[in-house]
Formats: sequence, C-alpha cells, structure tokens
Amino acid sequence: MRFEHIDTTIQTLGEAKIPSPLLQPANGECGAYFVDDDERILLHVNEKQVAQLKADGIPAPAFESAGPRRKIYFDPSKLRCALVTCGGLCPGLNDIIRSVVLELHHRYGVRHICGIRHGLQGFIPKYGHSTMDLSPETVTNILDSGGSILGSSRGDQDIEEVVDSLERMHIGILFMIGGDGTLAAASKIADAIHSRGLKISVIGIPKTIDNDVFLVARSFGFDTAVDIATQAISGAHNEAEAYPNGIGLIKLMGRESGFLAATAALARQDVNFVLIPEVPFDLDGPNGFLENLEKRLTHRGHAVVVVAEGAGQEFFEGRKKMHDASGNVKLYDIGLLIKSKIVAHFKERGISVSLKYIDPSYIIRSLPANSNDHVFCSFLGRDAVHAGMSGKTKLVVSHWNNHFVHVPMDQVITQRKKVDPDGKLWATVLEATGQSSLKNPAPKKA
Ligand SMILES: Nc1ncnc2c1ncn2[C@@H]1O[C@H](COP(=O)(O)OP(=O)(O)OP(=O)(O)O)[C@@H](O)[C@H]1O
Ligand SMILES: O=P(O)(O)OC[C@H]1O[C@](O)(CO)[C@@H](O)[C@@H]1O
Repeated sequence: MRFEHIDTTIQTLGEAKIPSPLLQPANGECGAYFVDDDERILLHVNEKQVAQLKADGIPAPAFESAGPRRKIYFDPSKLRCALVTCGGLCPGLNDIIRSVVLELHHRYGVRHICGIRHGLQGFIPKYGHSTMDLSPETVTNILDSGGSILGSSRGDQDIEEVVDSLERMHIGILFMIGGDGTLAAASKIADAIHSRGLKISVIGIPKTIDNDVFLVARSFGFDTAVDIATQAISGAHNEAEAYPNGIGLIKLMGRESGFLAATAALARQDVNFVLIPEVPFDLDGPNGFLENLEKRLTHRGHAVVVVAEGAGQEFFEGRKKMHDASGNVKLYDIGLLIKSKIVAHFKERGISVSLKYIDPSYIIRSLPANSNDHVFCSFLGRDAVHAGMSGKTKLVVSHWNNHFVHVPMDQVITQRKKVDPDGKLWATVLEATGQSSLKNPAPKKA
C-alpha cells in the first residue's frame, strides 16, 4: 500500500497553558514521562518509499506521538468529560472506558465524568436515556465483562442536537469510541462545535472487530477476536478429521475486510480454504471452490474452510440491497449459501460427506478482552486522555509502526483498510493453506 499527501496536521482548541498535574508525579517519587509535539512517527518506514517521496518533493508524512504533554489546555478542577460507545460491540470496550476514567480521575484530578448511554441516542432527549456517572468505583470490576457498560446503538442522529446536548452538559472533552461510522459522526460533531465557537475537544478511539480502520495498524479487540475465532477453527478441524470426508465450514465476521478470517487461519494452520471479500472466487468450474474442495477430500479425506461474512456477495447480485439503521449494507449469508452449494455438489456426484457448519457470530465480538488487549487498551485509553487534556481535537488515537500516535480524524475516514491481495498477509495465507486461485480463467473472446 502506498500513501501519499497525507495531511498529518492536528487541530487544537488553543494554546495549552496550564502546567500538567503529571509534573508532580504520584507519591512525589518516580520521574514523569512526557512527549513533545515535535516527536513524530514516520508514516513510512520503508527507505525506498521515503526516498521516492523526497524525490517527488513531498515531505515524508509523520504522525504526532501520543502521550502526556507538559502543558494542558483544560483546568481539571472545572472540566467535565463525556464518553460514548457506538456501533457494534468489541472486546475491550470496557477496558477503554476504565482506562480513560482512571487516568482522568487519578492523574489529572478530573471529577466530572459522564457516560452517555446507548451511543448517539444518549445525546437525544426524546430517547430518554439517562447518563451514567463514571468514577473509579463505577469502573472497578468491568474488565471481566464483555460488551460495554454504556451500551451502544446504530442509527443516524441529528448532529446539532448532539452538540446542543454537549453544551447543556458543559462538556469539555468528548471521547467517542467506535468504528468508521462513529468517527465520521465525530468529525461532523467537531465541525459543528467549531462553527459554534465552542471549546470542546473531540477524541476518537477506533473500535473495529474487522480491523479495517484506515491508518490504524491494530485496533483493540482484534487480538481477542482472533483468539476466539481460532477456537471455532480448532473445533471445526476436530469435527472434520473425525468423519470420512469431513468438512468444517466456519463463517467469521468481516464485512468488507477479511483480516479476521485471514489472521485466524494463520493462527491455526488447519485451514485449507479462506474466502475473503477482497479476493473474488468462483464456486463452480474446473478452478472453482467446489472442484478444489473435492480434490482436497480425495487427497486428504477432510477439509476446513473459513469464510468471511462479506466474501462472495456478488453471488447475491440482483437481490434487493438492504441497509441497517446506520446505512451499512446488510449482507446476505455467504456461509449458508456455501453450505448449501457443498451439499448439492457432493450429492450430485454421489459422494457422501460429513459437513459441520460453525457460525460463532456475535460471540467473537461480545466476550471480554484477552490479556494482550487488556494491555493495549490500557495504553490507548490513557493516550486518548492525554490528547484531550492538551487541547487537541478532531483526532484519533492510533497504533502505527509500533507507536501510539495522533491521526487527524478526517484522514481515517477517507477509506477502509483492506487485505492487500498482493501483500504479505494474503501470500502467507495462500502458502499456509496450500490454496491457489479459485477463479476460472476468463473465457476466450471469439
Ligand atoms: N457519515 C455519518 N455521519 C454522521 N453519523 C454517522 C455517519 N455514519 C455513521 N454515523 C453514526 O455513527 C454511529 C455508529 O455508526 P455505525 O453503526 O456505522 O457503527 P461504526 O461506528 O461504523 O461501528 P461498526 O464497525 O461496528 O459498524 C451511528 O449512530 C450512526 O448513525
Ligand atoms: O448485526 P450488527 O450488530 O448490526 O452488526 C454486525 C456487523 O458489525 C460488525 O461486527 C462490525 O462491528 C461486522 O463485522 C458485522 O457485520
């Protein structure tokens, strides 16, 4: 993937003037760690790419490092903050809430932290959702619970009404935890705040089980999702191996990006076929999936197939397009389609198979985070607080080139991150599965 002309400028509400309370370290002992705005992490680490940009006269883009600043913008004794979680669930949502709350409370001394219930709906009076006071006590035992203590929702809400609500509550920093839709909403909220001349910082914390937010190398909860998906694959493999001509078919989440399917397949190298949205495949024909599956059964007697939910949507062409409340396309069930095609194919050939279909579905995203994600969320939430306290706004806290960084919100919503069919991840999946192209050659033109 080659990125060009990425504007890495971070907006601020004004100059940060108050010395950070972190200058007086807890217990008066350990030295405090700070980051300066000019500490930057390069977008590209590849020497050739940097050299090419230089040759083209383009300055090498670099992101501001995330972390505590020496001076802050908000007076903690007067500051009110709000947190909201939107869109689908994801392991680690409660971890993020907890680390934001604890950092605001203990390290900055902020005492007014408010949880907005059920996503953007929580800002709109007509829904009647009350807010939740967040304090170290409220968040003590939430790490072991999946979901979000604040709840979530989908569906458009009036941005001006959201900002009215922020004004009414005298909010200074709004933390928005969600996927590309949430971040698009956050960007609009930040613009509306700016046009009203308000001093409210909007900080995005990217959440996606699909790991598909652009300019975010790793998103929280993904590691856990891979772990859970791996268990499903393991079960499917055991089932497939146990019976003659056993087939284990697993459907995993992944609307437009197949990172979860591809990564989980690598985590358990028992998988023989991986079908993802980015790589088209044929079902029928000499090179198609069904013929290849039959070959695999002939040679090895069992097979494991992983399909991402967004794969093969072209097989439903001509059917009515439906959308959810937020405008996301509702997918047709590729797992069930493939299941029925496998059954029909082997029946027609008189071959007896034992097909087990596993759809872990919402389990993947609604369970608590694993240890790696606990750690990851711990950094992410705290860095979101540091960004907001320093008066920065309209940014997303991201993980890039192994560092936590600030990425302008408008940049992450320009496109979706996808598995590169010519990149290392997919090449390795093909190698590990032994899968080759499942496309038939195009018919020769007369
Ligand atoms: N372009 C947009 N402008 C304003 N609001 C939006 C926009 N896109 C989505 N939203 C709102 O943001 C919230 C979350 O969006 P959505 O349901 O698409 O989830 P998401 O954040 O993309 O997470 P997921 O990855 O789980 O889908 C919803 O309330 C939705 O209406
Ligand atoms: O059924 P819901 O909750 O609308 O969301 C399902 C979608 O949400 C996601 O988990 C993203 O959050 C997708 O992978 C999935 O397609």
